Amino acid sequence: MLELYATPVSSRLLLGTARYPSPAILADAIIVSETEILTVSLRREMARGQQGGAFFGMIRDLGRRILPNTAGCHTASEAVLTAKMAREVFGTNWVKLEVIGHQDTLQPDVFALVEAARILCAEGFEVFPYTTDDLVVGEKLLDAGCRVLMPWCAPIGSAMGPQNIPALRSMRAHFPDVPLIVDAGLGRPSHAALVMELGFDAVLLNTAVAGAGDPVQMAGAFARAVEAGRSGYQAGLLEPRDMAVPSTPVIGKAVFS
Ligand SMILES: CC(=O)[C@@H](O)[C@H](O)COP(=O)(O)O
Repeated sequence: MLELYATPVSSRLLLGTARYPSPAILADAIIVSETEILTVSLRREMARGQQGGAFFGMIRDLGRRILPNTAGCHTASEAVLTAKMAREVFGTNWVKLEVIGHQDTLQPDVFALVEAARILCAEGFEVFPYTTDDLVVGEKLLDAGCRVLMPWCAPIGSAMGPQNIPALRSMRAHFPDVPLIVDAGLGRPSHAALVMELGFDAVLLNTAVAGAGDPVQMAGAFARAVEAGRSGYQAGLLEPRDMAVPSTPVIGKAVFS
């Protein structure tokens, strides 16, 4: 079973909670997805005043584990402060650390990310860093004390799906024992199945479900795709070949003349 900071997790689908058409649809999508972990943006919800409080209450009532995130932070110090506030509000040491470095691509600022991760790990946080698919940055995050990595596969909200499969393969090969969760940019259930087939441990997504025509149905579709991809990976996938291999053996076949 997957363990994230010593917490056993059955569902390998983590869901974001933003941009759903309504709280009721979000709740139904969460139930159908069978996700056990929800990420919540402290900054976004706090900015909504009383409505934000009601939202946190609803999320709590669903009985899932909360992974607060630092969405909207652009510096290490903002992210550290937001993580500390989230720890107070949600009573958890878990934090999905996002430090955005580029306004158009929402690409992480990996320098500030490592800096913030170092500070938060030293203060007892269990950090889930949203990072690029860069091996060196991954190493630095592990050195900082992270025990999980969350590489992107495409920019947040883009729905483009995996843009650099060789880089994702390298990450999996280079960090065989580190839980790796693909976070951001997944647009379709088939994208989720693909990264799970590469051996990733889980996926985190938001936009593809929240923005779907029917978010509840899409949540179920992603749940099944994640399971199918994982199961395929475990079953041992064939490597593609250049040449044909007859699927019907010739030797020993009955001869009709
Ligand atoms: C909700 C959240 O944490 C997002 O920032 C996350 O990275 C998911 O990205 P998508 O919306 O592209 O699935």
